[in-house]
Amino acid sequence: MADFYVRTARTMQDVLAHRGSVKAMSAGHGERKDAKRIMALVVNTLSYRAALQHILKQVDLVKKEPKWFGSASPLNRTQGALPQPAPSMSDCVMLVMLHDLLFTSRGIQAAKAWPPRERMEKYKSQLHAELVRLQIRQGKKSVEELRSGAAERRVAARIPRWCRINTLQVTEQDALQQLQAAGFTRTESDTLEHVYAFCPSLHVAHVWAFHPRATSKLMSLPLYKTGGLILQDLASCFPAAVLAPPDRDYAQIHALDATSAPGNKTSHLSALMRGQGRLVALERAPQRFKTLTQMLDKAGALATQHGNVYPQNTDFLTLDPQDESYAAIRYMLLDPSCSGSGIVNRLDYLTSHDDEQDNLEQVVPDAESSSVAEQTRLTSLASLQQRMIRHAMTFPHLERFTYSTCSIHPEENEHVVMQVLASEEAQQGAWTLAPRAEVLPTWPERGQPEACGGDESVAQCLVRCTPGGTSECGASAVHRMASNGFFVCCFVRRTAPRPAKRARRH
Ligand SMILES: C[S@@+](CC[C@H](N)C(=O)[O-])C[C@H]1O[C@@H](n2cnc3c(N)ncnc32)[C@H](O)[C@@H]1O
Repeated sequence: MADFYVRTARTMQDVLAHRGSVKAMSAGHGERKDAKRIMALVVNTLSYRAALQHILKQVDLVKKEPKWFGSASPLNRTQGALPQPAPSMSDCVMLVMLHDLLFTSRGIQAAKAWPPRERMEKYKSQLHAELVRLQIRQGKKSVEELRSGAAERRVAARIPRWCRINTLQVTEQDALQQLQAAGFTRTESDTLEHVYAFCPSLHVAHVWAFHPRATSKLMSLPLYKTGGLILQDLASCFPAAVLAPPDRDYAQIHALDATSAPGNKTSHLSALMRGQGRLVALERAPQRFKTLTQMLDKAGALATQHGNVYPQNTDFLTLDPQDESYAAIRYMLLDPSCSGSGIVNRLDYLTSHDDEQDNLEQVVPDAESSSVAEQTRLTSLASLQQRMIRHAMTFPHLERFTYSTCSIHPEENEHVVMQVLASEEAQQGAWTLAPRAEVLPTWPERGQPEACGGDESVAQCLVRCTPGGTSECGASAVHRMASNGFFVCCFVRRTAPRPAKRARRH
């Protein structure tokens, strides 16, 4: 059992060092049967992290027990070089043990003689006293209220369980019949009165809002298991819907998803292209590429199935836009890595088995990150995001591309757009923003004018989603419009593009 705490601590350390999601890191450090337990303890520890760290600081175990909890602890011997400010192994072991000591009835589940357990339990009453002191000071009715994210959970409760009918696999009519046969009822009313009620989105075709508590019921349906129903947040359906209007002939269109895994936007775009033309889906991370191909396979989106998708484990920034394999690309989805700050109730997402959980690459609660570290991270993400957009702008036959993030920060959204519009690539390629009329015109929430240098006309071209919806959504229809936080815009050329040369198939 001591080994369990060490593996859990290592998983948490990897997550805090942004090496991967909780799910992926738990699988990496535990046997299949253990991975779930590791994941649960990491998630719970992270959600109490601010309180646990405060308590450890007050009792100062590092100073009192330097042999096991100080920097020279044997627990730290096996750790490799970690990007700062990742905590040490001994810090992580303390956190996961303290979680079990203070927040579970069973306490620490390791052999009594294991020195770290013995050393920590020696201070049990002091640690408890600090917990109670913190609870009183923060005016909480119970220690459980020290869990971070209570406000987030309230916002999450407003967001429906959005699903997209995957028209590569099933018609909307068939999906409707299967859902009705399973007891679901379609409503046009403004509220989802019961757990089996659902209604269509007001803004994107084939996307339906289900009751937030319907997820497990939906996931037990053959319609879901065979890829006919995809769990996908409403806002995440915006980019493909904006990029590929349904009235086009896609047979001759070459498209690229530059940053694809886990692939929901890719399969959505493939469906909107009716499986015609050619859609190359890039993903640079090998593990995520594996997930991408599995998801595309389940959705029937691969070119070898009903779709048109050719996945490639390639870094978008290494593509040569002049290479004739890519020169014919006319449409592009660009949904690069971002802070994920718009994703609501992230810890709940981590423990659920949901199609979207892999959407999150960096899923560390921000309880302890200093504003300086956060700002540094945003600056570096924004610089990468700009680089990706400027690279996209150099593809010679590209006509339009969407840029999207699941971030609420202007640094990754409006600011990035303003910077790239002023870039050399934008000038040379005559890139501008598609007008509101082409970018979900009826969606009420637009870009923030103050983040666009006060330019209201630019802000109108941009779409934003506030996590859980805003009052602009209309109080009565909030359940039909609320989503995670999101940002999307579409770049188009000011002048007509040159006709595409015939490209070699690859
Ligand atoms: C936000 S996620 C994309 C989510 C995806 N569009 C979806 O809806 O399912 C960003 C993905 O882009 C990948 N990525 C980041 N930079 C990349 C690059 N230069 N080339 C290819 N993939 C990249 C990341 O590994 C990650 O899987």
